[in-house]
Amino acid sequence: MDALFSEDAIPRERRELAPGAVWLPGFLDLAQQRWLVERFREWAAGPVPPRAASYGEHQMSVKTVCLGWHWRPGGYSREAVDVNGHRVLGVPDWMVRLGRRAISAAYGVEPGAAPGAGPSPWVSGDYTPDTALANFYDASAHMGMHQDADELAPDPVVSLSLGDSCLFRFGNTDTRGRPYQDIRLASGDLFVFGGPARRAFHGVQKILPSTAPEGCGLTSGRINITLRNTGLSGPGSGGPGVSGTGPV
Ligand SMILES: O=C(O)CCC(=O)C(=O)O
Ligand SMILES: [Fe+2]
Repeated sequence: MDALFSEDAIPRERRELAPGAVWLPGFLDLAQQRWLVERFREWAAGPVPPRAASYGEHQMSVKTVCLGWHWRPGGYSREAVDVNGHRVLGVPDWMVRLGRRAISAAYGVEPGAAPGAGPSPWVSGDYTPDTALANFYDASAHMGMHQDADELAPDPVVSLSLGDSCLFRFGNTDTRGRPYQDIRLASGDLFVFGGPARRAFHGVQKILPSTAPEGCGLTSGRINITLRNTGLSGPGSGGPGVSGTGPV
């Protein structure tokens, strides 16, 4: 009886939390989740190891590995200047395709839709993320309320979750406080925020240990991959105009 009414028994359907912010539970099947976890392990063994970024004295509890552009508090650069100075791996083509499929699924526009069907709302042209940030959360990690504001392009952020579930807080564009909504992002879930929701504050309140589904490739901890378009070109930038409120 308990199980009947547990959170897992509640149908997990597509939900629009705000215009432009869409949660699509179960977007990735177990095989896809496992495959992405394997890719994360390869990236982690790559030229730049995952690192917990620091804001002055404060060190984040998540460890991040970047593709395309390296993110550090306040900006992006091609080289991981706050880690080991190496250039980060590129964004693979499959990831751009996955991002496009995610946008279509979230916003309800079929890939290859007939001309005239119109582009996905909140995306100008084809979605082409040039960056992926992959975060690893252990059981005690979290991410404070923040805006993803270091990107110059207005394109949506595509977020994929793997492993343990988390309590994710999605707020408003004005303040870190209320109104906000708390949802449980599980392994395989997609969350997209673009358009009027692109600069909404959001954060990870806590990880829910021992909730990773068997076969997802991760027995404990959580991986979150966000795809973004920085809107940057050239060798990289981190100066004025590329700063923003980063995840504390
Ligand atoms: O882990 C998540 O679900 C969100 C991650 C996030 O907000 C970020 O990387 O900026
Ligand atoms: Fe974020």
